[in-house]
Amino acid sequence: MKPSMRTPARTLNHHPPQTPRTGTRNLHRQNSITDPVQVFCRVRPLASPGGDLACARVENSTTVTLTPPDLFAKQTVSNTGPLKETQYMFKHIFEPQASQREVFGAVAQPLVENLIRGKNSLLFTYGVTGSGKTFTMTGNHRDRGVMPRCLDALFRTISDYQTKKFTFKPDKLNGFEILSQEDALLERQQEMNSRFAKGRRKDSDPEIASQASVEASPIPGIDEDNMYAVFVTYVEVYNNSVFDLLEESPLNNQKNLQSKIVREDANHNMYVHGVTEIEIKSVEEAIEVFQTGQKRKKTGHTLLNAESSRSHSVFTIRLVQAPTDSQGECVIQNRHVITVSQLSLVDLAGSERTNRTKNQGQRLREAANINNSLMNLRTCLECLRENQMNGNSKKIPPYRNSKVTHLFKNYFDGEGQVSMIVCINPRAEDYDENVQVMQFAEMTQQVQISRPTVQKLDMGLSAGRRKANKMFKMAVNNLNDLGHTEAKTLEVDLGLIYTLGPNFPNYEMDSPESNAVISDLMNYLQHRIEKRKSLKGDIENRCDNFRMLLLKMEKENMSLKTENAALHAGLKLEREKHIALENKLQRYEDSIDDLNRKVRSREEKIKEFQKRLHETKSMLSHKAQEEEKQKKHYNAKLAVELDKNSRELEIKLQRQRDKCRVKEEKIRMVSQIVNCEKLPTLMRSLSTEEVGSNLENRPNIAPKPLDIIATPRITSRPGVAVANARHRRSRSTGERWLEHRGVNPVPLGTILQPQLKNRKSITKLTDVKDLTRKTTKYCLIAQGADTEGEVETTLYKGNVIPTCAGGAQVIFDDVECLKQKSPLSSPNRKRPSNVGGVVYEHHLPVQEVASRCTMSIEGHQTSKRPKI
Ligand SMILES: Nc1ncnc2c1ncn2[C@@H]1O[C@H](COP(=O)(O)OP(=O)(O)OP(=O)(O)O)[C@@H](O)[C@H]1O
Repeated sequence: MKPSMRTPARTLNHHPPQTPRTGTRNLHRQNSITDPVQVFCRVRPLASPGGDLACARVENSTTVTLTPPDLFAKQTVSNTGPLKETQYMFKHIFEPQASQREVFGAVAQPLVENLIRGKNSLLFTYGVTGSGKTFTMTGNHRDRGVMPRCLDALFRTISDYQTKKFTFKPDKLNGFEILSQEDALLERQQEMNSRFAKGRRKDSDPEIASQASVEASPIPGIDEDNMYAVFVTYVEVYNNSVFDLLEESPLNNQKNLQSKIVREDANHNMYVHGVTEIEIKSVEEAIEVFQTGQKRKKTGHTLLNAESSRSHSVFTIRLVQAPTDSQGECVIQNRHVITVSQLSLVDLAGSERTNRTKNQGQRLREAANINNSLMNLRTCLECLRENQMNGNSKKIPPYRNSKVTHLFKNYFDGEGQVSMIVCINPRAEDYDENVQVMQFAEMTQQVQISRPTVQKLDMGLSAGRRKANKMFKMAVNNLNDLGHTEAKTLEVDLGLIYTLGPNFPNYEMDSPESNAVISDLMNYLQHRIEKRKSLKGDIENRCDNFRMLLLKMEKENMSLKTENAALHAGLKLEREKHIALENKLQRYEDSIDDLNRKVRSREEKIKEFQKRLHETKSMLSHKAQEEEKQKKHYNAKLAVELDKNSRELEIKLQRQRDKCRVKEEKIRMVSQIVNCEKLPTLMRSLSTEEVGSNLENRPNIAPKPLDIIATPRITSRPGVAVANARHRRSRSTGERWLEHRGVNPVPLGTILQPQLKNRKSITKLTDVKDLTRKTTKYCLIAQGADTEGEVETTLYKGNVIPTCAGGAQVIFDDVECLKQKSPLSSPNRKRPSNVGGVVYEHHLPVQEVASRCTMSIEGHQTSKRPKI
């Protein structure tokens, strides 16, 4: 059994039991009775029957054939393949000549019946622009469409059973409440006052009255014990926004209309929140309301339709019904017994291809929105069909993607009857789009919708009470007129009559012989009165028994009340405990929140510190790298400085040693002179100048008279002066250099070349004669790599001084340093070097040599020649 709470039409509309929303929905559908969407097709007449070719042909009441226009041109093949006619079958096909009345009778009348029986229905028109959707739904003055006919049929049916206005009042949540008779009266007066204030015409518009002309006959199946009220709403979906066409805007200007939102009520029915719902009491009133909204509806001129709907319009008729009380006179004042059903009449905007309409700007945007919403309707129905065929709910139809589908979600997902009229314009140009429409329609009629059910509360009231009450009153009046005054005291006790006796006779007074009927009825009533007297005695006995029973129950009730009070006290205690525990829990939760906040802030701080630590670490490592670099740099500098200093010191030491040796020699000579017997002779051979100069700076050697200074040593080279640092040979005599260098020196190749004219090169100083023989200058050439791996050539220059003993000594007085820098060398690149004058290897590619030649000139230009 399908649960009835899914139906929008229901007897209990307040606090209904809720149905689980997901998962079970399709199961319910599987277990309940379903009907396919009823699809009808209406082929409109051609605008110019003589001129246009028709691409649609009605075969019979259920089959229509579409013929490709190329077939008329005797062309059987197109770009997309062979051309052929296609047949489509629907529930009913209306020929171009079909009247509006026919369409209403076949399509809409069953839906009005549903409405009266408390069931929901949805009817929408679908088709290409200009295919006759609005004509079918609304019609014109001469040919009234489905909507006015529905209203006409409805009001004809419920005319005698309508409530007074404002008996039911919308509760703004898609439900209704029942006002008391006094409140309803007050509302009516207020409405009348406001009408007078606005100066509204009370008489109905003759044009409207003509539209509302009577045609339809009453629809059977009405519950005569109920009372009815009709409410209408009229909204449009324009550019996927819902606008209330009946809203009273301050300036009565449609531009001021605010878009509305679609909501779901407690019964899972979709509704437009805050929509204006107007109670109407006649078809004229309904048409007037409809026309008010129609004026605000967005229409526009397009190439394909002079007055094309640019929005989807939804006109909803809601029928509210509630049972009358036991007397059959007033509505029962209980909102839970209200039944609300609705019939939604939807005129969809037409699908249109922009290349045909040549729309631009706003029209183009409208067309895009129209096509999107139609496409979404198609997608939703396809999803539903697929789910139903597979027996699952794998695909969720995207109802919310468009306001139209969202509004009608409860029809497709819940219960109700859904009907569609597919409108076809048979002209050849519409063929392609008609094919699309037909395919959609074919697919739609495979979608199953759960049949609506109505659950009625059994109030224990007699059926037909309203009618009986009416007739009873008539009979009483007649008896009274005939002199039976006691008839006036008779109470209408319809419940008793119906429960204790045969059914009340169904007499209808429809002829002049009705008096006979009345007398029959009077006899029947007198018989009833007699019977009632006997029954009254019986009922008094029963009442006594009932009183006894009541007494007993009262006692039981008292004891139960005491028990109940005790339980209440216990419950109160438990509640207090519960509240205390809840408070405690709240405190704990607060403290947990507090702690969580602290934890979060600490975590943030930790993150911040970690970030800082990381930054500091990277800074330190950067610094360490810098320091390491500096250290290396200074170490290299230090090594160079140390090397330089040690060399300088060595030179100084050498000089000091030489000086010492000279002095020792002199001392030795002086001591020889002192000891020598031939002192005077030797003294003469010594140059006074030389001795004097060497001895005058010696404080511990006392100067002696020339005649006592003698030297035992006789020079092997007579005529050669003894070693003297200040001894210089005349430059005019010419210098002869002794060049002392490594075995394979690196060619200097610099502009600054050492000037060593008249030189002799040696690699090893083996023979002292090399120094003594005419050599006046000595040059020691040392080559090595500096700290940067570049070639450094150092020239230690000195004078060769012959010594007294026949040897020679060199006094260094000049150091030249030549550095060669390669332009290709990088700070990281170390050349292989041989500190002891070893060969440097240059494995350079030919191209690089060429480039280096030009660079090398610059390199040599910047080379320094420090002089020490
Ligand atoms: N069955 C019909 N008989 C006579 N005239 C018709 C019929 N159907 C449509 N028409 C006429 O065709 C014209 C266009 O029809 P209608 O406005 O109803 O089209 P539509 O489908 O609603 O277009 P749109 O989607 O652009 O709003 C109207 O003038 C209408 O009177």
